[in-house]
Amino acid sequence: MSTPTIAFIGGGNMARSLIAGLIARGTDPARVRVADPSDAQRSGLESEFGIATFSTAEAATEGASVWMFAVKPQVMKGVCADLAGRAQATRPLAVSVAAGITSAQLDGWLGGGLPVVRTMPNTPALLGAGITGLYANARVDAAQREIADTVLATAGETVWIDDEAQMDAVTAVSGSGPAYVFLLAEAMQDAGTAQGLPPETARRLATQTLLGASRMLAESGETADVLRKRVTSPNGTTHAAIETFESGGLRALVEAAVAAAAKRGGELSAAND
Ligand SMILES: NC(=O)C1=CN([C@@H]2O[C@H](COP(=O)(O)OP(=O)(O)OC[C@H]3O[C@@H](n4cnc5c(N)ncnc54)[C@H](O)[C@@H]3O)[C@@H](O)[C@H]2O)C=CC1
Ligand SMILES: O=C(O)[C@@H]1CCC=N1
Repeated sequence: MSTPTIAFIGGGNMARSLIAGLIARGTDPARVRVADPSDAQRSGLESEFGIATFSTAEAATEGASVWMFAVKPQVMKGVCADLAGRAQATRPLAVSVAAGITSAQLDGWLGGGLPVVRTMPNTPALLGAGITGLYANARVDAAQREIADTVLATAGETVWIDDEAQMDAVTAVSGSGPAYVFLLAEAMQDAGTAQGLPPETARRLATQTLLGASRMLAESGETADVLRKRVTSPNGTTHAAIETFESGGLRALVEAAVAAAAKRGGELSAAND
């Protein structure tokens, strides 16, 4: 792909992850521009990546054919209002990472008729180990789809979704998902400490166990239930723990948590319209 100039609107955590991936994979820093009102964010990005930063989205988007919206859902509408004139004049590819903001909302706020890719990355993007769900509206052509895929692929894997209604489910599983794993890590550490382990030992045991188990999930070619059953000796220790999880309703609790996250995605869309 010949690199287009990409303007990030918002230079926070998610933008930083994507910019780090782009620069690490050889994107010319001169092709990346960032808008952020925060002096601290701008100077950090400039010194870390050698990219140009601006205090306004109008300045950052000048000459950019790809606009990456990486601000909070609550500020998307206001940011777009400032950019609608240029959007209509220059017809950029608009890409958003904002949870709950639909492609039709973003397109409408920018004046309409634009190619829009709505995406949902996750924070392992910082390590290039993320996964991003992407949805393209009907105006996105094959070359633009490839551009969006290439940008998000710097953060890890990509998966395209045909039905935009499923983006809230993507958000609920993988966008928010790292937090569920971190919660499990906290609970395992605390439980190990409660069993008498020194806290640092409990932390190391839980962390490496999650890492090793995740690698087995990704690399063994086996399903999660097969791997789980291999650990579970008849009437052994794992059996005792799994029985406790199952009878305590873990599966129903995870289903309810994911449903709550997906519902919140829909609410963000309505609340910020
Ligand atoms: N943190 C996460 O795990 C994920 C976040 N997202 C989405 O990414 C988006 C950004 O989230 P984070 O990076 O976590 O937030 P953040 O708070 O770290 O970054 C947002 C940045 O936007 C800047 N900003 C505020 N108003 C602005 C304006 N008018 N113009 C330009 N920049 C402005 C802020 O100064 C801040 O640096 C959100 O929409 C969120 O839904 C998506 C996937 C995962
Ligand atoms: O919690 C949130 O709303 C954002 C979207 C997915 C992860 N963080």
